[in-house]
Amino acid sequence: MSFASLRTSRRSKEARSFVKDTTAATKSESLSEQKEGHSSQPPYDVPDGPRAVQHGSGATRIQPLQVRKSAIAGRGAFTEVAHKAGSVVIAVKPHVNALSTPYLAEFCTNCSSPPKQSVKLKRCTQCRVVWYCENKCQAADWNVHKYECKALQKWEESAPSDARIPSDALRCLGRILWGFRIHGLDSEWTKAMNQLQSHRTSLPPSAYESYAHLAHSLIRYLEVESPIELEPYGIKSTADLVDVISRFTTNAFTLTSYTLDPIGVAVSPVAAFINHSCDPNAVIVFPRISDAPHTEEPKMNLVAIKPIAPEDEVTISYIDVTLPRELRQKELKETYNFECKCTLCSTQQHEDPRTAMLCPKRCGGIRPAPMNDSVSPPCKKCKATTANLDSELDAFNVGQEMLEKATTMQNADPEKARKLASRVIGIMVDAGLTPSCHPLLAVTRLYQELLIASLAESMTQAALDETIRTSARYVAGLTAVLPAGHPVRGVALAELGKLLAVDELSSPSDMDGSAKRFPPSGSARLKLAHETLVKARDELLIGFGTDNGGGLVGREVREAIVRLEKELGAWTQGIRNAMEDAKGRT
Ligand SMILES: C[S@@+](CC[C@H](N)C(=O)[O-])C[C@H]1O[C@@H](n2cnc3c(N)ncnc32)[C@H](O)[C@@H]1O
Repeated sequence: MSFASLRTSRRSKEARSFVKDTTAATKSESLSEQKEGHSSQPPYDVPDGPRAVQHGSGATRIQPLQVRKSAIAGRGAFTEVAHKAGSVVIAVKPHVNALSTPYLAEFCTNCSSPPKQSVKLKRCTQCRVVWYCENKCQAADWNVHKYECKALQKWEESAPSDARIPSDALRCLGRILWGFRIHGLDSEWTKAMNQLQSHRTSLPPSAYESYAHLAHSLIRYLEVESPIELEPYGIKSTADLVDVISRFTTNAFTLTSYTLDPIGVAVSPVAAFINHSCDPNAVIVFPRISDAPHTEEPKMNLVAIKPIAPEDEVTISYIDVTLPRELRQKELKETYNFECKCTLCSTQQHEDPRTAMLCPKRCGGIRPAPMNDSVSPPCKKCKATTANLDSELDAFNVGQEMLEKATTMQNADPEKARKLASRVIGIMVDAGLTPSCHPLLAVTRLYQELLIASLAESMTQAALDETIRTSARYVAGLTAVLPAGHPVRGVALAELGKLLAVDELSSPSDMDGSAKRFPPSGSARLKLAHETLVKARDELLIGFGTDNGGGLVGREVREAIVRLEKELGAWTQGIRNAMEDAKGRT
């Protein structure tokens, strides 16, 4: 989501910032840095005994993760030392990464960064598919792209017009297999990839079709004509091929932009040992600290979002944990082949804000969502039960249906998707769903994205205010389901703060009783923007790493805070001057 085209600049006068930059002093001293693939020791061959993951030439200050048997499942990653919330546990460059097709022309294929201001990405003149931000990135990527380049050209010759470019999964798998050839089948790089978990022997029948499709496409992409041609890639049988695909699907991470937009896939054998929890103690982010050399990016950071004690297992979430238990379980089963037994999944559902509704009498209490057409739990405060069970159940069904419909049509017809989202939000709010309740939270997120995109094209005061209200509802929902410092919360707060800081189009009307309306106007709006951005920065410093200064998004927020403080100072001074003028006249 980009704010580049929103009018965030305001006239400002010189003033001192109250915000301390924590970045400069600490960054070089304490950021954990690892490079993968240059270790002199075999790192991954110990499923049973404790062993440190030692991956880096630059690992001097690293407190390595230990890989050992986990009580959660198989192997897991454990820290040897305590970590505070906001501490970067490890920072690694993935072995492979690939951009999703819509982002190929927007981000550099090597470092996954957007072009720096006023510099355009340069396209590979041979395949005309991948783009680079600078010659260094193109040179760094050439050892694998030289194979990929030919494969992409061949693929295009025979591909149907709507699939001229292979999917990100296929391009990532291609890069893994070329990596095996480049590094050698006995290399640390290849061994590390081959030690990742495969679900080949326990694949559910529902996965057969997608695996078969991926396997056929991969063989076509690699231009392989007989099984013997797969041997240089270490594939001697169909089972080996299924293993490669399963290792990829089980261990791939979403590659995200610095504001958490999903832009591709990445595989890191270090991060792949981290087990899942729906209530994790850490997150994976790509903070994109702007002064890091581009060839070091994309740098995957494992950041503690809660205190982690020595010997504790580090957990992350593989999925969107704002979803209710049933949907989380379904997704984990389908994609990762397991049933989650984390604390959140074992908690009683009626305590869960993801399924919470307001009291039917609006007494201020809440109640769990109806479970089916005969069970409707009472309000926890006044014990009232609903008289409109059918319409409440309809609101959930329509909400879910419309979420899927609006998601599908968001690119082809964003205006229609926006109207649909707005209508269904109204239905769910009227039925009493709380902002954190699914699917209201998910539709609110989509609606916010669509509104922001439309603001970039044409901005009216009404549209801006509607976007702010939607953003505030989204933040309220997230606050109920995610812990403080979760990067998704931090980014959502930053978006709200930036929206509040956009210049109002109509003149402020503080005098007309508008103090009660939301969003407020004039100086109250600026103060709220400031408060929100300060909160955002505190959360981003945790979610993207304190030593990273909250990542690029944290730094942008800090700059926005400085601008606002100047403006608030100017505003206060203006009022003071006006009062003194008035005093002078009397
Ligand atoms: C990325 S791997 C994690 C490392 C893995 N445990 C190993 O031994 O290599 C993902 C796989 O680990 C297992 N796993 C991860 N988290 C789990 C959990 N909370 N409950 C059960 N199995 C889990 C599942 O088999 C999943 O497909």
